[in-house]
Amino acid sequence: MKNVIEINHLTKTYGNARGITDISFNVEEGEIFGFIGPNGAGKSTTIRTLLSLIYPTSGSAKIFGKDCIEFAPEIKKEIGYLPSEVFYYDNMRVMELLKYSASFYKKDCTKRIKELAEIMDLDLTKKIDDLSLGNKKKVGIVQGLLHEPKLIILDEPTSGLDPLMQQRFFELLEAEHKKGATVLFSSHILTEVQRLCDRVAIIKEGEIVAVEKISTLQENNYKKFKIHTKAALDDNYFNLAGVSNLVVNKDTVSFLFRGNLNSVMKKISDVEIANVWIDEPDLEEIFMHYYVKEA
Ligand SMILES: Nc1ncnc2c1ncn2[C@@H]1O[C@H](COP(=O)(O)OP(=O)(O)OP(=O)(O)O)[C@@H](O)[C@H]1O
Repeated sequence: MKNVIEINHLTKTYGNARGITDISFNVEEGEIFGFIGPNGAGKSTTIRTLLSLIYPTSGSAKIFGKDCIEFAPEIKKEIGYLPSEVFYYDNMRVMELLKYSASFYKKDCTKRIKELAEIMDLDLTKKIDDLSLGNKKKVGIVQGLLHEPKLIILDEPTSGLDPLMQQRFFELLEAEHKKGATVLFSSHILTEVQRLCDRVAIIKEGEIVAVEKISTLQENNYKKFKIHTKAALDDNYFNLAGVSNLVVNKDTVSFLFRGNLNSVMKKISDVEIANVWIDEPDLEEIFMHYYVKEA
């Protein structure tokens, strides 16, 4: 598989403040790739570096095999970008603004602008000034997709959209993906990542903590245990290798487990059990495990 994005040891500091530290991951051609992490983790910093809107302190990145800073103008013609916050000259009308954006590319995008506006239910004749936040976001979406880019980079694309529009937007992305586009998409909303993406990179405090297939995260790795014992247990009784999110409340213990199930089953069989539940965790619980700050 060809890599559309290759990020190599990218670091960005803002003065003394951390931005991102030694970030590396690849996005393959034709993937929908999720970039997930809590607020302030460094998603926007990574994306803005890829687009050469800011420069890295060290490390590098390639898009379509070319250095993203050296070849920025050339690369950008093939990228559709939706920033997390959109700002516009308020006096323009929507169509004027979109035509202006389209003039950057060497093709006529008028037909596509109209199609996209129809799908996203956007009135092209309105003044930007008169649009709600959600409608401004739609302008950003149309602006990002009007030139049918090979690579679509979206920073928190759904914030401000109502559920119906989020749904339309996801369908639109899936259609672009079917036509061959590669998508990198940042979010802190786990369910949308779960639904759309093939793989995810999880970022926490400026560092990548995992790059995994969604299917791997969901299927085989973790089991969720809840155990009700007849007598209260020592808090550390289930503190084994492979256990995370351990919560002990007198005679009730819950945790996530990844590893050889026999080791947990042996520990369980050594105490008097009142009840036991073993479930598949949802993605949120798996991600929470990555999110938890180290002491
Ligand atoms: N211009 C800046 N000057 C100083 N620090 C900054 C600047 N931009 C970002 N940071 C810091 O870099 C870190 C990463 O921020 P970034 O915006 O990339 O996170 P994010 O994952 O996109 O979060 P969010 O979802 O809140 O946008 C944060 O600690 C932030 O405070």
